[in-house]
Amino acid sequence: MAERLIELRDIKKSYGNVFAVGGVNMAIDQGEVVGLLGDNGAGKSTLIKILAGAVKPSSGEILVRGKPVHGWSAAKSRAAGIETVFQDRALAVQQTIVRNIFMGREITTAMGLLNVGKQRAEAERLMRDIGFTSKVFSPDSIVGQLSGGERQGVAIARAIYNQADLIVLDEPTTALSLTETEKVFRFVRNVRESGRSILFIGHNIHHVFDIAERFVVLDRGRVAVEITKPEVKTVDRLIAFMEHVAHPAGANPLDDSPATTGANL
Ligand SMILES: Nc1ncnc2c1ncn2[C@@H]1O[C@H](COP(=O)(O)OP(=O)(O)OP(=O)(O)O)[C@@H](O)[C@H]1O
Repeated sequence: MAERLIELRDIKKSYGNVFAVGGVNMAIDQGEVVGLLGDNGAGKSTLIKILAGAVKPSSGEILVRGKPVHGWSAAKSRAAGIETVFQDRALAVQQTIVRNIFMGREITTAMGLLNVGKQRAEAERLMRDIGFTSKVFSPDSIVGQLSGGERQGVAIARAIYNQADLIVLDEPTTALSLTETEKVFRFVRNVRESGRSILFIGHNIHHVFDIAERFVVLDRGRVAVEITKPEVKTVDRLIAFMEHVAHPAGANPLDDSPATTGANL
């Protein structure tokens, strides 16, 4: 059985009287792609900021490989192997791919000088491993000249260089064309093949359904359902469920699925 990488237990985050996250339990195993879905304001951003250690939960427990971690922080999140690619990707677009991958963690020689050759070779390897190759660009290409999907690839390569076991992708395909989305999907599949995990956040249910094997649907800060793709069966059933969450009326479309928690329904 795959190792349990990260587990959130009853995680809550309140801002004044508002619970952005109101008691979330979820886990991510090694080598799986989990889709995180939910309407605007469902709590997705808050949850991934908590995972990244950028926001402190008001209460709850975070376990890394089965062990509770106290005083969760950005440093502990990194040490746990969690790397988040936020929507702005934090790339320096005027700089080369190499500079972006190694920014702040450059490979140096014994003399403390930048090891340009080694960085270049390592960048090439990282790019090849995630399926990010082209005759048109090299590690020395300027990031600003890359397409949206390719920029996502640079951010993913950087996350892998930073020794990520779990890469959190915040809406990586928003505003991307079909071709660009396919590139991102290729990177995600290769990352998964390498045994790493992905938490894929998206508004486009079709994209999330295509790439993830398991889905966690948030609703008003709680998990409305946690379900595998074989249990959901079709994207239409997932969409129907999301509509049901937003406007509960009639039967829950996933009622015949064993994993339905119905927490909010
Ligand atoms: N810093 C904050 N101060 C006050 N309320 C906040 C803060 N951050 C989030 N919230 C509230 O918490 C709830 C969840 O917000 P969050 O941004 O996590 O949702 P989301 O699912 O990421 O939404 P979206 O898809 O629109 O980004 C919302 O009601 C939001 O207004």
